[in-house]
Amino acid sequence: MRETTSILPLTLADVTWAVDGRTLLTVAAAEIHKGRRTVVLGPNGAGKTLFLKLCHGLIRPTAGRVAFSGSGGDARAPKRHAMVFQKPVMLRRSVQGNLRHALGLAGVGFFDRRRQVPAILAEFGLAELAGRPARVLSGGEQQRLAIARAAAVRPELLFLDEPASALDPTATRQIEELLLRLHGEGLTWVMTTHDLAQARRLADDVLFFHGGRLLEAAPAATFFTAPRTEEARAFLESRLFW
Ligand SMILES: Nc1ncnc2c1ncn2[C@@H]1O[C@H](COP(=O)(O)OP(=O)(O)OP(=O)(O)O)[C@@H](O)[C@H]1O
Repeated sequence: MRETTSILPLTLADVTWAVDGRTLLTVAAAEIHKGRRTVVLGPNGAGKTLFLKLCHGLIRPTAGRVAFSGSGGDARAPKRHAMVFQKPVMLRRSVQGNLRHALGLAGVGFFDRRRQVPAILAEFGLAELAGRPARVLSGGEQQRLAIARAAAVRPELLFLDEPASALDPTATRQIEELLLRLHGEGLTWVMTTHDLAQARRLADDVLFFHGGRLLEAAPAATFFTAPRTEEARAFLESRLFW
């Protein structure tokens, strides 16, 4: 059951993240809004994954503030957002075992788990794979399971790191349709991609990174038609590689 008080917007202000004195990420100001599909866009090495990790709390800012709104500011917040990694980590269990484990970690009891797992498998097109070891699934199937596992615990906000970067066009389309459906059901998500066409298909808002800096934060329509920076213009014209 979703809680009524939203953890959104998520606000970042004057954030930097540095390693050995070297600043690798700079975000002057950014907001993630409820109900918006936010696409974090930029070339390889731009800082997209670092941004997600900062938002999800996997790394702490060296300076500045990453803050969820309302009750999200308290210790319960981590349970209200989840992350799907670029290379999903599959437990050495069956597909349904992976799901059962995720639900168990979220505090779902034995009988509820037994009831929910088949429904979730069906919802994510995994029913026929239920008994198969998760580690032998194809890349697209593993991503679907990773998203199912994260979404099963009903987070308000889901971070996805390049969920389709290693997939063929059909599997990519399946993941995109899945994300659109989940958004339609009330899940707010933030995904990274370097795929411009995918960003155009999915984004309400764009956060554009280059060289470890957030250079633009704008509604997708504005970003794609009137980018403010030379780097964004170059990226949109495929002449910015890193
Ligand atoms: N723990 C770390 N220590 C040192 N450098 C790091 C660390 N994590 C990331 N970096 C560097 O920070 C930069 C940004 O990395 P990040 O993974 O965020 O890029 P990205 O935009 O997600 O790229 P890609 O599209 O290739 O996945 C890269 O140059 C990377 O090598």
